[in-house]
Amino acid sequence: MTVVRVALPVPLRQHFDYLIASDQPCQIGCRVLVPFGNRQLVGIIWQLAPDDGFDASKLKTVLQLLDTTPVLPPLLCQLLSFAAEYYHYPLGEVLISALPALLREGRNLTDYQPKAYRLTTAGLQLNSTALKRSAKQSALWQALQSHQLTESVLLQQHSRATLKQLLDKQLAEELIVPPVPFTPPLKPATGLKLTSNQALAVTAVDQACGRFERLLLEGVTGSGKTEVYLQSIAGLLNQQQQVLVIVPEIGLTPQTLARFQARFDVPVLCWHSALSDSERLHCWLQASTGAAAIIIGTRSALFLPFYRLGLIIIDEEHDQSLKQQDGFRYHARDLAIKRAALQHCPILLGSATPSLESLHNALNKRFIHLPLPDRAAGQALPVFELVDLKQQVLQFGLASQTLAQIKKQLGLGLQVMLFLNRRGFAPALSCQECGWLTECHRCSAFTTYHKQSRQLVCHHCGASKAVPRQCGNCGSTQLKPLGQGTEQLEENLQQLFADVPITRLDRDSTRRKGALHQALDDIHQSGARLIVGTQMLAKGHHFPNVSLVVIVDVDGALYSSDFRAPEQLAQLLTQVAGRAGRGSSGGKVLLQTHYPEHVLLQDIINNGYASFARSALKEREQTRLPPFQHLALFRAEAHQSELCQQWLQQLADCSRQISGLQLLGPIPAPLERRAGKYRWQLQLYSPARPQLHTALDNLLQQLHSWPLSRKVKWQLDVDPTDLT
Ligand SMILES: Nc1ncnc2c1ncn2[C@@H]1O[C@H](COP(=O)(O)OP(=O)(O)OP(=O)(O)O)[C@@H](O)[C@H]1O
Ligand SMILES: [Zn+2]
Repeated sequence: MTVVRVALPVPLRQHFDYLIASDQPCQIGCRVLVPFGNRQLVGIIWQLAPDDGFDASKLKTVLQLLDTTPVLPPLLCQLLSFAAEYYHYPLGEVLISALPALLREGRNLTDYQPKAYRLTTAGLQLNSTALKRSAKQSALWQALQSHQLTESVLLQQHSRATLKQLLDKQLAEELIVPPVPFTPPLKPATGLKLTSNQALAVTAVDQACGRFERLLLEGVTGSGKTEVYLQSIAGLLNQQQQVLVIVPEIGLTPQTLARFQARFDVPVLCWHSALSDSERLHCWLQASTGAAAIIIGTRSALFLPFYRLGLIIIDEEHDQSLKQQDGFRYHARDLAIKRAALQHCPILLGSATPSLESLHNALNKRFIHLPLPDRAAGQALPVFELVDLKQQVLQFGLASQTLAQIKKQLGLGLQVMLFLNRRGFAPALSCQECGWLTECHRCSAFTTYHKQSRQLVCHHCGASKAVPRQCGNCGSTQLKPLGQGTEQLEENLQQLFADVPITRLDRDSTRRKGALHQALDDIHQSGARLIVGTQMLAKGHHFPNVSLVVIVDVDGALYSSDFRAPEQLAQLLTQVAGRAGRGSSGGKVLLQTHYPEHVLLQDIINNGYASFARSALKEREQTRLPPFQHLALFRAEAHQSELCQQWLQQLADCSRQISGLQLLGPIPAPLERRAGKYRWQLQLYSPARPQLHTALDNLLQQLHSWPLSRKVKWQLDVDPTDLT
């Protein structure tokens, strides 16, 4: 017997030792099934024959070694162990979360590997009349005479039942098909003639191939960033190198997939949460064997075990969805940069509205900066126009000049997009007699009225209930929607423009499988003339017939306490606006607001995002906010507010003992109560990363022994992007 040290998916910051027979072919990164308490868990072998700290007589024995080759190859083990340290999250949970569900459950990998079938010696020697009573078996036997058939080819002509009969009679046998990396495209891909800035960018990526380099493509909306991605990839595919493209939304994978598939004659695969478990495992296998040339996926694609990864592209690198917001709270962009470093390959970050972090790195030359200041086909950038809502009579939240402009564009046969970042019918129902508002009883928030489903839904905790008939305070039946969401805007537009087809694009309207695809089709085929939607509309879509974008209401977002709010609003406005005028017809953006003089709005419309971002960086420098200091956030949640405060206060007292830390808090979170629990936070700032990490290690060690730590639910978020 020998000892292996195993990382297990449990919330403990330690590993566990087990015995295993000495002749078992264990390697680091292989899965094992082990007894743990009264359960059985799948874990990852993390160390072979450790020579410290165990008492062999007390150890339990591994129940099963699940792999003979590591499911987590050494490079991924390195990446994940870095991630566990950086985000201060238990290694076992990090390792297991990087695997597809079927592997996490302990399934046998070989069951999912592609199979082929051939005749056994008995099958080859069989007399041709032996199977004459079964025409189907005879046909399959004939088909296997000359050569083996892969499972997929075989099942095109023959049934699984027939195959099983030949296998049962031992006339045929199964073998696992040895993996073959994809073959380089036979015909060269023809791309567009690049603009000079695009050509410079492609050359820079080409030159970076084969070594670690970080490049930021700062290209205005419609500047042809995707064309740069496509042309940067061509050379790598010829060298049989794989490419990973990370996109922020599942919604963007189909269109990106289509563009890549149309360009290259190689296997391009998708990776996202809407795939079934076996589809995900298939993609994982294709990445690991080198059979997939390009994988387009959402953030967790970062953990796929590529066979020969040559380039990572992060599209919309500023997007908030790249950060995981629960459990293991990693940032896919930052970990992808680490992966590229381990992999010795370049990473290309692209955005029209780069994050201040990436822009800072580009301006101080840590990243290669590749600007694309103009739209690719020479179209002008959309022109912003502020619509002052003060002292205006609004019709359904729209000013008369807004309505006139919508009519004009529709008259010209063009499409109009209306952006409102609030789904549902109305943000609340209100009593006309006493002013009572529908509130979530578990959160400090109102409940959104959804008219179609006749429900009041809390968008924070997900709780929903039927719409009440009466006011909860005075009993009046006069309940009216307060404010407007996308569902209502759609209904109102239908009244105003009776014959004009409308498509709504938000999380509610696209929940049904295939609905998003249908909506995008409607827009692209120009079936839909008015498009209503939330921020889903803002991301990466190319709708050439949209000539006018109306931003219905931004006022709620203008005054927020979160220091990232201005950056996020500027990104959102620029991205939404960027959907206008991408075809030949020019574009305009109407921004409705009660605060037309607001500094942020003025800056965005007069100077654009690039200028806004540079001055926002200066402000962050003066106020010593990220990226000029590093931030870690402790959150505490409990049914009693005082427990959170006390626990964070204890943490703050310990933090004060550590030099070089600046504290903000404990303070109640902006959303003070969610799902019945009070929420508090403590922000820790430090000018140097190593110092911050040492401090966090120190604090984590101490807090585990505090009795209060068991009474609150706490989390640590390193480089938080969401302070709500
Ligand atoms: N060199 C070029 N010459 C002509 N047209 C081009 C060129 N490069 C790109 N285009 C076209 O410009 C349009 C916009 O390109 P693309 O969608 O790649 O922009 P983008 O920068 O990714 O935009 P966004 O950030 O807004 O999503 C596309 O129709 C694309 O085919
Ligand atoms: Zn709630």
